[in-house]
Amino acid sequence: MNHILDFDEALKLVQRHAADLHKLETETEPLLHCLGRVLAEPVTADRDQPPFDRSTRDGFALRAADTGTLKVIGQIRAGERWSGQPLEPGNAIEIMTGAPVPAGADAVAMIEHVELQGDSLRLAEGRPLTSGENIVPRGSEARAGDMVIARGTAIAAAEIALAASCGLSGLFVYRRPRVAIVATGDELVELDETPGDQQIRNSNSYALAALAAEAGAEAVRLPIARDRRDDLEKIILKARSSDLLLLSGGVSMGKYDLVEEVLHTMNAEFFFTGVKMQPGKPVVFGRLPASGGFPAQYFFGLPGNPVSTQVTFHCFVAPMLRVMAGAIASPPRFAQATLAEDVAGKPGLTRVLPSHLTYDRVSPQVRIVAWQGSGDLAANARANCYVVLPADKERFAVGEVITVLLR
Ligand SMILES: Nc1nc2c(c(=O)[nH]1)N[C@H]1C(S)=C(S)[C@@H](COP(=O)(O)OP(=O)(O)OC[C@H]3O[C@@H](n4cnc5c(N)ncnc54)[C@H](O)[C@@H]3O)O[C@H]1N2
Ligand code: MOO
Repeated sequence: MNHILDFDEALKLVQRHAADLHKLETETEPLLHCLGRVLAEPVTADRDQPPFDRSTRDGFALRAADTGTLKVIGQIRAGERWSGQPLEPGNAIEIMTGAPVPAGADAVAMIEHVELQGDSLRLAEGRPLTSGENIVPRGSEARAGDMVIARGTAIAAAEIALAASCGLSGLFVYRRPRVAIVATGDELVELDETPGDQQIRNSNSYALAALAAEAGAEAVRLPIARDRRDDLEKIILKARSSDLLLLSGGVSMGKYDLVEEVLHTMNAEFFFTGVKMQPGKPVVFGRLPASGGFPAQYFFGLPGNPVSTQVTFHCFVAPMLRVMAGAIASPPRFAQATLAEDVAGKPGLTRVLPSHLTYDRVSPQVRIVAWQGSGDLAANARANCYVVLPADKERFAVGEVITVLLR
């Protein structure tokens, strides 16, 4: 039962399993409650967008071929429509941004580019207009009936805006996957308890609940499982009604690291029992078989060290959860930045280190945050991303372009 994968193999394997998942049930939610949810039915345009040839400037609708002096014969504001005859050569109509361009006109001259005296309009010389200038043609953004948002799209502000423009006050979304969270360890106490000197607060359940929410899931925090086979099994059974099981701790080499053993006695299948990465090496991924009326259930045994817990969540659990939530393939988000200092790699292990990215427009720089290892929650909170150092090199030099995992 020892199956250790390379970092990239493990990423791919999780995504392959995610691709085979059945979609969850759907529900309708009010538009603004859909932020972070995943669309279960495509959104289509209810009418042409724009619904008319739209002026993009305040100015004068006219014929692009006209030159010299034109006569202004009227005005159209946004929300109005020209009710007169189609525009004749030599004439112009004052028009506001967002108003429908009248028939006969094929360009809009910006107000700054003309001289107006009474109803006489002089076009600036040396500034010829082209047909279509400052006009967005009807239906050029979308035709009535066109799909504008695909099923499986995670809904953010851009999608809310587009759905609103199609007149939708609610959307069909997938239900959120339920994620059971089980922290394991005899040293752990809950937040409302006063820890003894040697005890540790159960922060991982909160970290995982927050990360699950960010990934579009609903967290069910179960009681701490103590480092005993019977207690672990009892709490794992309580988690069976959830869509995914997350355990933290108890996956390493210690005498009381019983998670794998207990899952094994429950006939679990293991897809990997470790990944060549640091932190996060002992991470476990598998599936419990259907039993007791419950369908098969995927699980992750995440290392208990709090930074390892979070790093492995970002790499493996979040992509799985986003797909469970209905999203099309949703791998971790990697980007590139320039290393601001030398960094040591660990040949044979992909390092995923808490780091700070400047998000500078021209040259984003990234620096590893000083830390005391994978228990250092304070360092992790000073970070805003993780640098990903490939497993094949001992040293990475300042100025090198390096991959970062966004969070
Ligand atoms: N001989 C070896 N020892 C260790 C190895 C190894 O390969 N050989 N691997 C190390 C690595 S890497 C990690 S990571 C840890 C992972 O161990 P476990 O997953 O078994 O986690 P625990 O031993 O239960 O706890 C580790 C650490 O994290 C703290 N912890 C655990 N749960 C929570 C929680 N819910 N909230 C906050 N903090 C938690 C726990 O107190 C420990 O300090 O093993 C290494 N050892
Ligand atoms: O996952 Mo462990 O953090 O490498 O200590």
